[in-house]
Amino acid sequence: MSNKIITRNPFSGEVLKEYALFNDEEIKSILHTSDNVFNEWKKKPLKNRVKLLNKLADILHDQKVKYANLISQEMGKPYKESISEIEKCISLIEFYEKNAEMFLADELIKTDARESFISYDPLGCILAIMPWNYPFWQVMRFAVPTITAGNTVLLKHANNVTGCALVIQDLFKEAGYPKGCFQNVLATHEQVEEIITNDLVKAVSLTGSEKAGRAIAKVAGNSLKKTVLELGGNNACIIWNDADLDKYLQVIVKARFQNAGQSCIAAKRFIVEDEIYDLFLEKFKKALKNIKIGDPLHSETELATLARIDLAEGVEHQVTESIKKGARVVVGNKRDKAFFEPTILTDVTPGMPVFDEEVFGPVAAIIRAKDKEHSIQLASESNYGLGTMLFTENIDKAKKEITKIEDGAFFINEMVKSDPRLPFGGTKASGYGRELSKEGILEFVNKKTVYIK
Ligand SMILES: O=CCCCC(=O)O
Repeated sequence: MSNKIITRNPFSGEVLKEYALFNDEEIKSILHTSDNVFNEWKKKPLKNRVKLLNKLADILHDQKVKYANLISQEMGKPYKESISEIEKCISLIEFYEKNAEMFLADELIKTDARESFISYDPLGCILAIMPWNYPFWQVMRFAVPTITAGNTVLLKHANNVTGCALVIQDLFKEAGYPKGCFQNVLATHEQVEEIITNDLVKAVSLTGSEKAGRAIAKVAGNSLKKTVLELGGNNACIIWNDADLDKYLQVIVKARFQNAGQSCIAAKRFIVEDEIYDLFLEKFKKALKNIKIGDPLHSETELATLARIDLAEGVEHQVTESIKKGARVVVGNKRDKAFFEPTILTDVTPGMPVFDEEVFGPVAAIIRAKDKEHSIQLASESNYGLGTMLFTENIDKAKKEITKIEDGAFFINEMVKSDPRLPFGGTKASGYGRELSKEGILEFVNKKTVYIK
């Protein structure tokens, strides 16, 4: 096993940088630092911890272009989207700057005691294992509320975005956080397992695949440590006959093709009611032709490359296997190294990989539904439970479907998207726990009952 990480620009194939993995001694020292810093950090008045958020947002704002370039170089996201990712991090920080004190204040509960309340105490050092697809956003949405609540953070980021990981660590330091409040670990899988079981680590947050979720939950569960798991998704995008396609088509296209389709909450299965099927397909095909494909570093590019060649090969395999089972290619389906052409597949049915599995790339699977009831039934036919979106002008009817959808989110006339103000997370194989909003900041605290007779 190599003891170094090599990052590569997936568009050009050029090597960007080499990093040495940490040895066991270095990791031990990082864990102790995290614990020592926690013991001081937790004593700081909440107001002081919140004050640092302002500086964090300022630096992100000032360095936006530099950070966006780094994202685009390391994982191939179109530059415009990388800029939006940094801006979203700023809005997250501003949200917690405004609300953290309210969320973490003691919560009085009237009982027969003289005084009874819930006190939200930090837990200690929390390990985050994060993916490459939104290399700043995924980290910040975990780290900002978790550190503000008084914890310290260790980050095991995806290897291909190690540059982003290091820059985020510097960002916290520069904003005035105590050195060691946020630390990276460049570690192997075996070392990560040891970190999880180490007594100094109190809980784990993972955003990643279902497979990784099962593995991490097993190790953490064995040590009786809490996990928050934000795993894959296979979101349905239901189009009813009365959908306003002129108004929402661009949103529907973005729901699948932003970030080259590499998003857990992307629309993956388009379940279209019979009567509107042909019209939808025609408009969808046309819209796809207008997507500007190119170098991720060009400001006009809307779709570039996938983050690694093996990922594009995986998508190609899922598509090929689905075609063998009867799916039909309407547009696309060509791969060149890490690039995979935006693709539309029709005649998709349950039992094909593009229906049953998460496809992490620019592939839209189109499924015909007999009627509304059938569309909801097909949407629910998934092991995943991250989100469903429904496009219709009949809001009253759509609202009747809310309780039938078992997912963590149900969006009507909008793509499933995260928002700092709203909880984010899944059900079933999409994981458990919530990020963002008040729910997110209360995931890694001890909700202590205080009772004074
Ligand atoms: O893979 C998950 C992507 C989440 C993106 C978001 O929060 O908007």
